[in-house]
Amino acid sequence: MNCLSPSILSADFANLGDQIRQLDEAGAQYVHIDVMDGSFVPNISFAFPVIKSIRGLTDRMFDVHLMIDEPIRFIDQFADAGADIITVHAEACKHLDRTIEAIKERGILAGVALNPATPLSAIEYVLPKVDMVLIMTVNPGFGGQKLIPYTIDKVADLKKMIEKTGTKADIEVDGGINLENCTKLMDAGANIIVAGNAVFSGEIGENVCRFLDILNG
Ligand SMILES: O=C(CO)[C@@H](O)[C@H](O)COP(=O)(O)O
Repeated sequence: MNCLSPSILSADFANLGDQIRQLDEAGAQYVHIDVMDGSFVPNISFAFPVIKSIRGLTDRMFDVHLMIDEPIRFIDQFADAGADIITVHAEACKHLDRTIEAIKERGILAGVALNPATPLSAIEYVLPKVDMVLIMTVNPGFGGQKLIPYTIDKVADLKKMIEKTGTKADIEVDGGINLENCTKLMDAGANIIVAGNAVFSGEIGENVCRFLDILNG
C-alpha cells in the first residue's frame, strides 16, 4: 500500500494541533516527525514533549525519524511518547543491529535511514530485520531543499535488493518531494512518501488529497 507521511517540520507550530487534524481528516496515513539534535545534522527541532502533546490528536501512524547521534540512548523515551515506527540513521549508530533490536523490543516498527551518499551495502545485513528503509533524497537537516536526482536510482537499486533477498521492508523517501516528482519515486519502488513544504504550503487538506490521488493511482 502507498502512504503519505507529511513532515510536520514544515507545519505552523503556532497551529500545530489544528494542522495535524487537517492531515488526519484529509486521509494522510502517517505523520512524519523529524527529530534533530544539532550534531548529527546542523539543525535542532523538537522531541518527546511535542510528540506526547500531539499523540492524543490522531490515531495515524507516528513515523518518528531520528536525526540524532547514538539514538539507542533515547529509544524508550520516543516509544513512551507514542512513536509507532522509529527510524534511525545507519550513519549515526555505533551498533546499528543493537539499536534496531532495542526498537523491536518495544513492540513497535523499526526503520533504518540512509543519507544520499551512503551506499546501500551499509544496511545489507540488517535488511531482513527492519520494517522500513528510509532513503534520504536530500541531505538531512532542513525542509524545503531540492531533491538530489541520483537518489531516484538508489531507490530502484534498493527495490531490487529487497526483491532479490526476499525481504519485505517498505521504502520511504524524504526530501524535496512534490506533486511533480512523486510518481518518479513511486515508479522506482518507493511506497511511503514524505512531504513537508509541498503539503504545508497553501491549503493542507487539498495538498494531501492531491498526493493521495497520485499515490492511489
Ligand atoms: O528530514 C527531513 C529534512 O531533514 C525532511 O523530512 C524534510 O522536512 C522534508 O521537507 P520537504 O523537503 O518535503 O520540504
